Amino acid sequence: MAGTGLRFRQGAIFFSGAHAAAHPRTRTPHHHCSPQRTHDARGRCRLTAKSANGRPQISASFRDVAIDGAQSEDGAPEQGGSTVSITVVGASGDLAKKKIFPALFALYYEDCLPEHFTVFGYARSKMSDEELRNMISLTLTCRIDQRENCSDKMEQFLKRCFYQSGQYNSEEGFSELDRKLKEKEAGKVPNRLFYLSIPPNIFVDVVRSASRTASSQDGWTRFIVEKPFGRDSESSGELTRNLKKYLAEEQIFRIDHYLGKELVENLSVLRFSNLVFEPLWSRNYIRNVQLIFSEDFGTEGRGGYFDNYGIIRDIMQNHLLQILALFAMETPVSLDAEDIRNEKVKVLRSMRQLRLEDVVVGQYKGHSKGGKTYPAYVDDPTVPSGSITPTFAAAALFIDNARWDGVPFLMKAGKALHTRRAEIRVQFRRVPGNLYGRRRRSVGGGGTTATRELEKATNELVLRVQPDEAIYLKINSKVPGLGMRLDSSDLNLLYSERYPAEIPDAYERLLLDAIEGERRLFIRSDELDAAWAIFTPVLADLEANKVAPELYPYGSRGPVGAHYLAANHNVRWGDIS
Ligand SMILES: NC(=O)C1=CN([C@@H]2O[C@H](COP(=O)(O)OP(=O)(O)OC[C@H]3O[C@@H](n4cnc5c(N)ncnc54)[C@H](OP(=O)(O)O)[C@@H]3O)[C@@H](O)[C@H]2O)C=CC1
Ligand SMILES: O=C1O[C@H](COP(=O)(O)O)[C@@H](O)[C@H](O)[C@H]1O
Repeated sequence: MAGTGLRFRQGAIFFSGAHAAAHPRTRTPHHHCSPQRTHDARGRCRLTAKSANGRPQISASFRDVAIDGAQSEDGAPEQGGSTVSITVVGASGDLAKKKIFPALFALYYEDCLPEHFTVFGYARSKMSDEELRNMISLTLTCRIDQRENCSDKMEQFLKRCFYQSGQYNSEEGFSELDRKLKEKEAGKVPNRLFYLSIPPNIFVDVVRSASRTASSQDGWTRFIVEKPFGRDSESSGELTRNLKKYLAEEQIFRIDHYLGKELVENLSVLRFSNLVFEPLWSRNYIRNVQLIFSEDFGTEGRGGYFDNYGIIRDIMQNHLLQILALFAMETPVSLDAEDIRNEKVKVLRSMRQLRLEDVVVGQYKGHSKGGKTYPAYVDDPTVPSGSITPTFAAAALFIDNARWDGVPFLMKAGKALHTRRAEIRVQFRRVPGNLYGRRRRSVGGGGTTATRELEKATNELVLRVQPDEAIYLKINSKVPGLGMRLDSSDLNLLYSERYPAEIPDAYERLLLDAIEGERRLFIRSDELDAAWAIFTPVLADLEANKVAPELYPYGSRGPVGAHYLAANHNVRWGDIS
């Protein structure tokens, strides 16, 4: 679309919140327009402005946005219009290399980034722009499809990437970054996004220095903050208070990358746009809900971080709880971020604090199989010897509200298990007065045939978040033939068959949302407080009582304790059968 002469006049769509972000202590007024992205028939990114009630108002493609100025190949913009600079703080690190730069390139490749943008890396390591580009280029891929112009696109993208070395608590370092950013932004309204891809103990240092010396004066300034957001209610509250010394809540984008996953996005669509599901979505029809996360590798390389947190903080308190909140919330007033987040907070605040007796913890131990040896968690040189940090946990949670009273929400998360998987399983109640659960005369009149299997006349809905995204519903049907045998079969929506296009990585969606100012998939501070309130007491009890984790072999299905926990609540894990 570049060069068509189309002009984008509706700055409020692309830059919603712009005016507030320049002044940390001022609050953004309520926006009646918030952006919503769609793709047009040619697959280009499009923004659709929503009214407060969520109805689409205006739409414009990203390439239509801000084509009121040109940018030279090396990213130096000509006068007029606006520009976005994305600074990846901690650019030399694992997440930046593995996820953030590749996601930015994928967005560029798909024409989803604004016409005028610049990417900066910031870290302590000494690197030239060229060295940063070389480092990034190793992890860029033409993920979507192998178009002929992929290497050209990579080259063009890399020309827009620059590097500034500096300390994280150094105002000089960020002033120097500010100077370089201004060079690239010259004459345009500057909008700045900082991605804090650094260990949490330096979040506040960076926010203090960067907000003081490298905030945009006329456009917006936003900070994406990576997890962990504290270790418990107290430390999380302290982090929030410290961040808010320098930033308004509207500038803080707390990322939980599970919210950017396709299937998690689809959860609300499934519920709220299909008449067949929402009426069943309550204690009246649902027996239990299971949220399952497993990885078939250990903490390799991240043991130092992990040991201080453990699996409950690493996966349950954030990723699985966020999914639970989306699953269980009431219908929001609209699709606006605040309406959705209000409903999530309500359901989180209705949850019971988790109790020690409703938790099982485990830790993987070394294991040899097929001539291969797998290490124990404590074999990781960055893990203190004798550590009792859980690498596995199962928990039973409850929502004390009218919709979910008495329904167990079971969570299970573990590293070094037999498979990599994330899924939501919804087990429905048994069919009342089930005709097929009775003993019947067999065909031919030769006495009765046990048809106890038919007692299983129950349904299960599975949303497989990864791998092989799918939504399937287990239903009972008759095995064809003269007899009467039931079979449990799947009505299966397998994404790879139905939607051949590759699914974008979660970080792509979330980065684009942050650029657009769309907060729906980011975590608000009151949500965070409510999430920590559920887990903090049990985490304190586990630590105070030095609860020893049940050991399970690397590559196994985890500790048997998880089955006893489920059985205590009359549940069988759906991923086992
Ligand atoms: N890696 C992952 O898969 C995931 C990471 N996260 C979160 O993202 C953030 C970044 O993670 P990741 O990239 O793995 O982190 P890294 O440990 O790779 O750290 C990122 C960069 O920060 C600097 N750094 C590291 N340790 C310190 C320190 N003690 N003091 C000051 N600077 C330091 C280093 O840059 P330099 O020395 O050049 O300054 C390093 O390259 C973390 O908050 C993490 O919890 C979240 C989900 C997944
Ligand atoms: O946040 C985290 O997530 C990853 C798993 O993410 P996925 O998208 O690959 O499923 C996990 O490995 C890591 O421990 C945790 O910090």
